[in-house]
Amino acid sequence: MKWTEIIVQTSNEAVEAVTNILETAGSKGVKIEDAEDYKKLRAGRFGEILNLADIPHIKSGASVTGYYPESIKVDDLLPQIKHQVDQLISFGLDPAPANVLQKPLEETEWQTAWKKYYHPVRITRYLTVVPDWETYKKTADEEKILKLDPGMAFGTGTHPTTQLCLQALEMYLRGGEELIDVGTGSGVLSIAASKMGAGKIRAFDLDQVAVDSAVENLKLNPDVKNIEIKPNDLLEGIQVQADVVVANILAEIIEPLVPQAKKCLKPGGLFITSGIIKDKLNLILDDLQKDNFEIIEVLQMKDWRAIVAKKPAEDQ
Ligand SMILES: C[S@@+](CC[C@H](N)C(=O)[O-])C[C@H]1O[C@@H](n2cnc3c(N)ncnc32)[C@H](O)[C@@H]1O
Repeated sequence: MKWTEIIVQTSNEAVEAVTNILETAGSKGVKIEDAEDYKKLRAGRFGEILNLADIPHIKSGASVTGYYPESIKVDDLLPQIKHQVDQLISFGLDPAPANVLQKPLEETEWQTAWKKYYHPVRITRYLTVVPDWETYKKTADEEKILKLDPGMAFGTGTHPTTQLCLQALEMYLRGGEELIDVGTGSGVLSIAASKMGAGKIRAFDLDQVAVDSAVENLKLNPDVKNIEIKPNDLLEGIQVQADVVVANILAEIIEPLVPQAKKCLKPGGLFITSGIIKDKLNLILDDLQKDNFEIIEVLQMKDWRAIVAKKPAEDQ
């Protein structure tokens, strides 16, 4: 498959917002290069001297690159992205120089380039995500190992939005719960929930690439036998009720999901939702409260927020 890069040349202060614009436009991944990060390198965390001239790098401002599959018409997206980037000025962010460029990319390069940066990560006290191509020795008996090769699907386990969901699952699962994972991507949340003792798990994703990746990741974790993975648009047409619904999707997609999640939760069930950039937190809190959810807590990591909300025990 052919992929296209959309590159936005911008300022340091606009990096998060531009990333959000590219992701909302359907990017399957984002690369950020920020001149400020290279300046920090010069200091050397352990006092070592780094010669910046040896490292190819951006000298000023920042550049954010989004990756789009051929199913997305990049030519139609460019004017919209350019407009949104220019508009950042009205939110008090200077996006200059605000150049928006496009470039073709061979999939093979994209498929493997990130692998060298992906290593085992101890996400919580009990959970470590290990790339399939790495060997890893447990450091504690209670540590659970989740083997993963996300391929082209989102979900290495390391993104703040995923980590927040994993932390919430570890805090709230007690064992035996029926769980629904909306937007499963690589399947990371479902597999982790199973290892934490959840009962029957149903995982859905709109993207067939994600469904295939999640199925492959199940095979890497043969101890996990209670997950059913299917393509589905959010919870459209899903008639079952679960104890927990977990969804790590952008705020714009969580909005229509809130009433569906309520329908698919048992009375007293938990809705764990992440993927919310901090500026959108109040929007989702309002939606949840309008649907009579009780807000249990808000978790945060960097600019991202996750919400744990409860369907009242008296609601059917
Ligand atoms: C941010 S990724 C989360 C992946 C994984 N659950 C994690 O936490 O790392 C969001 C996923 O939601 C899926 N998605 C987006 N819109 C969807 C929809 N309307 N219905 C189902 N899945 C959707 C995307 O394909 C993607 O795999």
